[in-house]
Amino acid sequence: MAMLGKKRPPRRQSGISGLARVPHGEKAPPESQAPEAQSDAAASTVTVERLAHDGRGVARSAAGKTLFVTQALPGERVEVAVHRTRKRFDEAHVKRRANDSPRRVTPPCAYFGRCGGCDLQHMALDAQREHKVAAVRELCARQGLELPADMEMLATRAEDYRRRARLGVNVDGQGRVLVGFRAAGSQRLVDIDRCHVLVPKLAALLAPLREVIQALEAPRRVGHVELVDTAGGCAITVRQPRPHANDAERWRAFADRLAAQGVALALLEGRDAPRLEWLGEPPALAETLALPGLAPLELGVAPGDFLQANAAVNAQMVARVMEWLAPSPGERYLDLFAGIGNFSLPAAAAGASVTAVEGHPAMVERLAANARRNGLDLRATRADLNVPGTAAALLDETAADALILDPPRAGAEAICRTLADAVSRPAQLAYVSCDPATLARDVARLTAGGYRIGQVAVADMFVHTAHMETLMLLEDIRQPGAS
Ligand SMILES: C[S@@+](CC[C@H](N)C(=O)[O-])C[C@H]1O[C@@H](n2cnc3c(N)ncnc32)[C@H](O)[C@@H]1O
Repeated sequence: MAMLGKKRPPRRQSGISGLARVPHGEKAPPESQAPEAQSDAAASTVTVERLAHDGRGVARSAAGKTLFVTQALPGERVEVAVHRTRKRFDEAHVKRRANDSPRRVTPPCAYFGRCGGCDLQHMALDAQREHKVAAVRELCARQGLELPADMEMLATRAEDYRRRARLGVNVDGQGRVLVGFRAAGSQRLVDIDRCHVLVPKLAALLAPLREVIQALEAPRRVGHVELVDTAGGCAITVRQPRPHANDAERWRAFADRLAAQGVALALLEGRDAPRLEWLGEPPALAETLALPGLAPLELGVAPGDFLQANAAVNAQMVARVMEWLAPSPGERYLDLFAGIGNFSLPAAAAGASVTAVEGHPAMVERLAANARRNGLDLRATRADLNVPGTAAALLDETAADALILDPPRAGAEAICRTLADAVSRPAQLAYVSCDPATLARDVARLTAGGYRIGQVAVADMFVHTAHMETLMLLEDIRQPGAS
């Protein structure tokens, strides 16, 4: 019998939305009191039946209540302790495991189980990927959507892939500085000096960062730290709402040390309108996007800009969207939630006439600069796409033949409602989503409004976590020429 750690794991929230039996968007009922005093399942033995969308095992207590069990796999018989009770389900962790699933592996990272950065490292890689495809399929099925039997998985390496990260910084009761990610579902910071998924250049910065913050006169003034590594350069941004004058020299000395390793350092200071100051030469942060049939594109990026976390999987994802849509000269494209031009630039490079819409003013400027940098002519415009009527006006104004939609986790419900009801609308739509539950909701609306699902792929952008990207091609069956 495998004995596991006695410590109760931190409480977790559903990372990926859509717990097995909680409809997406519904708030779970409030937690009851002390874990020890709760539930029939406070210490019981159960068999894990399946995985929830967030990767936790799902079992049933003796009284028939659903249990979500952290780090438990289907087929495993586990003694569990409940650490959170809800009205319709309990959340539990494993005290003892009677047997191991054949899909269980030794987690590659020593911090697994404590650090909230990764939650699937106990699953074999193929099992993680099968689970992601199954989660997309199941969430779509709940909305009445049937997906193709074979769904492509876009994936590359399983380690050293993450090129950006936001690290928390904390000082504990003994004055020790902690630098790392939050524990799952908790504000507690887990101090790390290695990371299995960060690109090596960023992982190597963890220990020196902690050292320099530990040496500050006012380490508590450091809010968080952002790391980004691109083909053009690597940078650390330190958020300090209220900097301490006596620490300025220490940061400068650290910036000099980093410069020798090709890493730039910036301080982001001030409360309401934070000011970014590079301590030394500003880096030439830029990613290169190499896609089949196109000359490599260079996209400048700045700290704080949205940048897809995994460069290799992003290239596959953009390539697949371009292959599906096949932009060509004379076609009009609308790219909504365009960021710094990840999809707009390739579509423009293929000859399409592109209108790119993004809400963040600095990113709109960067997108326009990126178009100029690559000798491309496109229209970059700022709009808040959550404002009712905005999408309808853009659709009218551009008369787009194709639409690219890549919203944040909340999805694009209002935009899809507009598309479903529109008389004149794009014949093709590529929806790229980081939340399969909101994707399923939105696509159900589109299919009810006369679009059909043409292609689906899942991208393992965040290996070892329950997160994923899903790509769908939708085609308007009302348009002439649609079969
Ligand atoms: C998932 S990112 C995708 C960015 C880009 N398509 C890419 O692949 O890099 C979503 C983008 O939507 C932007 N965004 C979020 N909410 C928005 C809103 N209400 N209106 C317009 N843009 C918004 C964010 O700034 C971000 O750049």
